[in-house]
Amino acid sequence: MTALINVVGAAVVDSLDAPTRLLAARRTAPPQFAGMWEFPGGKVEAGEMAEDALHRELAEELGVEVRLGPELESGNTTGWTLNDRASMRVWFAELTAGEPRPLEDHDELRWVSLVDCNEALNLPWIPADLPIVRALLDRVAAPA
Ligand SMILES: Nc1nc2c([nH]c(=O)n2[C@H]2C[C@H](O)[C@@H](COP(=O)(O)OP(=O)(O)OP(=O)(O)O)O2)c(=O)[nH]1
Repeated sequence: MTALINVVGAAVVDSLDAPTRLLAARRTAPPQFAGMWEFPGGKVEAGEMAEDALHRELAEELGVEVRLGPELESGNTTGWTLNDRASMRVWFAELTAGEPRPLEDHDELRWVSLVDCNEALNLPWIPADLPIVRALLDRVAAPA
């Protein structure tokens, strides 16, 4: 049996306390995902803690430091199912240093409204991300 690939992603918002905008990132590769929008992040490396992996990925991909907020609960310890081999845990995050730039893996970053839900929902997300985006919008609309 092949081990599950653990991916981590960040829902970078303008404010953890009162989020109104989400930072979406458009992928450049691989071909089946190029042009689709996603949560910045990536694979957890062997021996790495998930949260550490997320800080590393955000520094590499966007050139930023963040403060992590709560995890967007999926009801599953491994996170949101992406496909039959990979799952992604997603944390809210707020910028603490740096201005996000598409340094690698992305060709565009965009702040989308969490108030006008259609702005986020109308982006061509990686299909597996859509339930996550919906859960995020629900969570922001009705905080725990
Ligand atoms: N980062 C990220 N990956 C996602 C999302 N949704 C989704 O299906 N994926 C998939 C795409 C990839 O198959 C996998 C994550 O791989 P990645 O390419 O971002 O990871 P990485 O930066 O560590 O890349 P690499 O070292 O393997 O090149 O998860 C998402 O919202 N964010």
